[in-house]
Amino acid sequence: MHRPAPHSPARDTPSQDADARLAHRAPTRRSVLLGAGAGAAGLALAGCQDSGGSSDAAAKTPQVTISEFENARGDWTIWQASYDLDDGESNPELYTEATQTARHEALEAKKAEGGWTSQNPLLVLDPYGTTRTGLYVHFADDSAGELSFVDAVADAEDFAKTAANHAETGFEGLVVGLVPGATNTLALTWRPKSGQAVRGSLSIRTPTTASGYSSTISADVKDAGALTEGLFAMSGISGPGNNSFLMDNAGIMRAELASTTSAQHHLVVEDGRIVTTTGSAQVSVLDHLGHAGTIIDLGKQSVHHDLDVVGDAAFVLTSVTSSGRSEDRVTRVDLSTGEVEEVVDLQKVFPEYEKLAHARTGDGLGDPVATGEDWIHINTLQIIDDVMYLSSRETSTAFALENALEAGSTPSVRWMLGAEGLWEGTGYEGKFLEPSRSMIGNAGQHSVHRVDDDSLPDGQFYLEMFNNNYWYVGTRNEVDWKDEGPDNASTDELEGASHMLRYLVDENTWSYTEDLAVEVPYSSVVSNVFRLGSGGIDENAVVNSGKSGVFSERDAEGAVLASYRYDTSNLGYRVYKDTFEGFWYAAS
Ligand SMILES: O=[N+]([O-])c1ccc(OS(=O)(=O)O)cc1
Repeated sequence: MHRPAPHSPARDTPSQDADARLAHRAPTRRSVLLGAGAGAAGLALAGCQDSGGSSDAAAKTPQVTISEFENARGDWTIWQASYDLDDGESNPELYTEATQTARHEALEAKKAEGGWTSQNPLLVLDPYGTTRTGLYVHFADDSAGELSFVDAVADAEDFAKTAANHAETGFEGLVVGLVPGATNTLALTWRPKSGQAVRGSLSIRTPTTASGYSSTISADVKDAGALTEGLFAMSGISGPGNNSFLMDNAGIMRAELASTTSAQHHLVVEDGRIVTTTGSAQVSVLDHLGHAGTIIDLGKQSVHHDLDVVGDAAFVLTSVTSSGRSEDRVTRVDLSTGEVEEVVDLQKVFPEYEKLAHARTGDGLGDPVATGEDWIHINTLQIIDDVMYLSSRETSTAFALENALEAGSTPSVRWMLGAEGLWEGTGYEGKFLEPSRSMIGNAGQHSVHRVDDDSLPDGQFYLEMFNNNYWYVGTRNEVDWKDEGPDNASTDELEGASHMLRYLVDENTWSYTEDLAVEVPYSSVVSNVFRLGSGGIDENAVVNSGKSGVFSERDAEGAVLASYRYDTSNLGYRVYKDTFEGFWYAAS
């Protein structure tokens, strides 16, 4: 998808604008506010199961101070939110109702001081502590209008965008573009529908990344014009902790999304919000300002790998450690009420297979939460038309489940696809779709997604995935599985070839054929293929080969448009991309 370059105010300097430019520095003010509990604007919800979170830190009401951010010069003051801590006290947990509410109320109080105009805007660096360098901008104006910005750092192309405006008149929004750990020259231009443009410029020395990760990855851009607009979201990079890194098309970080005790599994950007996991038993909803207004504790259900959002429910892949099994459940999280209910336990769907499995005795392939009997290892979840699609790495099999969306209903298998031989003697063999004779086959696959296409007849759709092409089963007796994988799959963790792989599934004939196979850098585990835009097969795709530490944006057929190499001590889990249009950036 090729979109025109966003409008750059730096190149647009009509002389009358200069008259309106005002070099203004607001006097230093401090506003201190106590965070309130329930009933404040931030809606935080506790799950109905026992909490695994630490209640001690949440018990004390955090105090948030908005004070002047010293490392900025220029036309306006930048403010920052910080905690008032006693000696020896550490920062409160970020993703709690108390912390987010305290931050929210501190910001609201600052806003309520008033007098914020286009010539004296309120600018607060990362008010909710979730984006690292997102700059909150608010001012009143009689007119609606557009706020465009250009961020310049040494040795990088200017980053020019129009910020999404969430106010009817004047402006409210988050300017996401400042590079962590760099001196940023930020030029802001307000163009009201009626009235003169107002410009201001600031030099901002931003904090370094919270994780210590570099704000630049190596980029080899072959065709910049063919790349989609937006930011890549790198999640689960081994080494620097659990935060996600939002990188532009040149490989430069524009925000660092905070997580806590586990990596963010799929950033679902939809309907004016980001829905993601922010801790090992936690799902949060962030708004366009970075405010985590909904934080839901999943109790004994610990999260892993993926989630999907349907209406106001998130469906999350989970494990219950006390069961002795892992990565075999799906939990439904009601984002409005906070209700948390397990909807699928695959042991109950496939008891005859689970009986054959044992805890892995050898290499756990690095997944830190796949403890106990990791007999099925689900790594992707997608729901379309009330059917739940799951990818099992351990069995190199994908499933479609029905009746899987409500607690209390009994999930049933619509079909299965993949390593049928592994399921020999379990009674589920009859559920397998028939493969066509010649194809690569999938082994240890990830990111299995159904992709619909209007040109296909009823009952047909594509199933697209990252085919790791690594054949390994650590939870069965070797004799049962050794020869059941695809002929060409690698059995080596370091050497092999992976694929961007697509099948055409025909539910009329209960069969499937290979539709696309593009060789990509090898990754024995993790990794993903993610279609951009509408998600159709005619769109660009992001392909992440996590063990190779490389991702790319590719055209519809899989040709590389740009590739990015990143540092990691072991692997990079997933890479997504979103335009963030209507959220952080205006629609182009
Ligand atoms: O090492 N890890 O962090 C890791 C390894 C495997 C893994 O599971 S997989 O299905 O994504 O390969 C998840 C995390």
